[in-house]
Amino acid sequence: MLKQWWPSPAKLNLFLHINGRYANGYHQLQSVFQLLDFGDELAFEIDNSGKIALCTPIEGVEHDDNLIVKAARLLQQHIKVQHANRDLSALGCKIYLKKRLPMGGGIGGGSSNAATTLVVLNKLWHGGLNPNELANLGLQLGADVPIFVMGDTAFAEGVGEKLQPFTVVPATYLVVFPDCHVSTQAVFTHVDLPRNTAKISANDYQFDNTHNDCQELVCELYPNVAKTLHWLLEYAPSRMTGTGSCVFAVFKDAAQATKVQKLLPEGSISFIAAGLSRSPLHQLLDAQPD
Ligand SMILES: C[C@](O)(CO)[C@H](O)COP(=O)(O)OP(=O)(O)OC[C@H]1O[C@@H](n2ccc(N)nc2=O)[C@H](O)[C@@H]1O
Ligand SMILES: Nc1ncnc2c1ncn2[C@@H]1O[C@H](COP(=O)(O)OP(=O)(O)OP(=O)(O)O)[C@@H](O)[C@H]1O
Repeated sequence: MLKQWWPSPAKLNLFLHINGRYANGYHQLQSVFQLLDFGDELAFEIDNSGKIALCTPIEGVEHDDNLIVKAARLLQQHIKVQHANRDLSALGCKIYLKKRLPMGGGIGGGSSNAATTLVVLNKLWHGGLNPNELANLGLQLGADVPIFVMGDTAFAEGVGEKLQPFTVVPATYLVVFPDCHVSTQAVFTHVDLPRNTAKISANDYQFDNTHNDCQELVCELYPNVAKTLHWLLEYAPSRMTGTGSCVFAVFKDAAQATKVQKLLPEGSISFIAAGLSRSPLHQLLDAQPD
């Protein structure tokens, strides 16, 4: 039988303000998470083995460290506890991944993979968790997981888990990967990271009156990020996403984005994506009710 492939989209942080730091070291931030129509895909074959197996390993990531496997195990455990009266010892699954998103690029690939795993396995295993419960479970895996579980482009606060659906002017993005992997943890623990940007109200958001507090530091640490950003700024409003390394340029339509993509230096890694208000995963789920 043909596999059902489920989308695992990328996100951009259209801006990222750091407003402070919590006692546990995590940062209090404000951001707009823009979901994109480009990403990885995952397929799931449930079985009664009780085992979770990712059949398409990612080079450099141990099987048990993969966020997909971690998400499946976390949900498996949670369902077992919630449904103690059902014999769920045999909940198992084989998982397949088509990886397209560069890792360590600030576009949320790992978090999105974890979220798609939680959402789809909850459906296939008849876990019965509601979106808020799934998002809370996902938060244990990473601050970026809840946005992908909820599935709406959103204005985010807290560590990134307090979300309100947010309307952004439709745009097409040219996203360039400067061929370096930035460690989110290294950026957030850096002594030079600014952490005192004043809070804004969601209603006041505009691309031009916001910024990314990580950008200057990452540009200093990774000259390739700075080079890519300066190149893109010649053509369109551009910014780094998350803690990097990807940089995006904002265009009105795909034709303009394609024109600039063609001018990129040879060997550049890039993709063009439209901003979506609803995740492609959730659009597919909405079209396929139980
Ligand atoms: C910067 C963003 O990419 C914006 O979308 C995210 O907030 C990062 O989300 P993520 O990669 O899912 O983050 P996690 O895996 O939870 O955390 C990675 C590391 O980033 C730091 N971290 C993350 C989120 C946050 N609000 N404050 C932090 O200080 C923590 O030191 C942690 O060790
Ligand atoms: N399924 C997965 N896909 C990608 N990375 C994974 C996965 N599972 C674990 N990882 C680990 O997570 C690290 C960060 O990868 P990811 O692609 O999520 O980065 P990112 O886009 O910078 O994330 P974020 O924007 O959430 O900070 C990788 O370097 C890898 O070691």
